[in-house]
Amino acid sequence: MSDAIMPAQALLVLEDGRTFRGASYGAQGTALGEAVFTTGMTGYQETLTDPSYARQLIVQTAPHIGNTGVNAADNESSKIWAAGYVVRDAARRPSNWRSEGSLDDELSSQGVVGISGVDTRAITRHLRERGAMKAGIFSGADADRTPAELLAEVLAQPSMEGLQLAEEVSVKEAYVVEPSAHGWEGEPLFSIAALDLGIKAMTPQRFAERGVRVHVLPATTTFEEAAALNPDGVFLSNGPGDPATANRQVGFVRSFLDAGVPYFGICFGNQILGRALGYGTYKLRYGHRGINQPVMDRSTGKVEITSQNHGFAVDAPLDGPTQAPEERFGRVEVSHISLNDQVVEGLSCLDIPAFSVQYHPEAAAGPHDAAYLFDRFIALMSATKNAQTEESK
Ligand SMILES: NC(=O)CC[C@H](N)C(=O)O
Repeated sequence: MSDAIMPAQALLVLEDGRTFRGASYGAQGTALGEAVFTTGMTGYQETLTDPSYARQLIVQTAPHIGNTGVNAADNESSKIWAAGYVVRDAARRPSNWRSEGSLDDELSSQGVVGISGVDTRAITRHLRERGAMKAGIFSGADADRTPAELLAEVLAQPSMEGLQLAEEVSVKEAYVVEPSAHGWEGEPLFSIAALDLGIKAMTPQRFAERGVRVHVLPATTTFEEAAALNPDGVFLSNGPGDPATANRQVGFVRSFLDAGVPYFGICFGNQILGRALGYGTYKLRYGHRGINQPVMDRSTGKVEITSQNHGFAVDAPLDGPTQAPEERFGRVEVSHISLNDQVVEGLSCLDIPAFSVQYHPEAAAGPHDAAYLFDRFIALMSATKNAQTEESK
């Protein structure tokens, strides 16, 4: 090969000094973030554009990435949020009828630094044993610096624990997703206030398809501003960063729970409900990321295969129901658990209309086993509305 077509070299440097050498993929330069692995065999575009991956370097365990290219329809937000990308074998040529370009070009044009040709199995085993950790990808001229310099740069970044990122990735202006834009005929059944902490495009769409009008609101919206919309329900989305930092949103949720407005949360929204009820959250060693994560719905005993992307979890008692530490909210049950490691995957309140899950029922990408949760929220809004109508008679 001539020099002209030899890809530039790239290095992945982990915080414990382990280094992997590969080729530059996407943009050249430096990418810093927390190295995490995802086991999804499909959906790399949805993964890269999921805002929950902000400040993370994604390691794909699927060995061949980029083979179906990229297209406008599969974006889950306005851009790639992942800080960097680590793949084994990058497709040299995309081949799919929906493809509008190559992933390599997309990463380059968005300035996302990646590395290919590395042993992603070895990296994954390392992260599984040692835990998600600070890391850096260095390519082109940036890879020529001394190993000590590169490691120092990796170590100088803040760790994911204690990072507040949701307000950074959230929309600045509110917008509305109308049911009529997603095939719903007739008047909307309900309207909800959805706090965007890093929301994926498919989430409001799943509501809208079911006749729910969604007011997507910036993460800093106050209770008073959202309550002025007179919503039938309140929803908190997925999002990046440490839930222990989301004090503003915890206060927002508590006010809505006090007002008796039905609540549903996904992922970050589950952690925030947990905190609003008085539970703590903690960091998992390497998290759950992928689209084949088994979860049991304890109310039915059914197992769902779910889409997940979380590094933190709620610390709530598995034997339940138990009284919420914030006693005014009554009894709480851990409604769903991970069948891989018994981590809390869902919360359900028995005395107030609120529930949430740690995984992704919007499933983009992923299996649709958990779509019933959107219907469960609609049923909860219906029941709450009927009870209020009865009361006012
Ligand atoms: N997808 C999410 O909402 C992730 C929530 C949180 N940032 C975590 O890593 O656990």
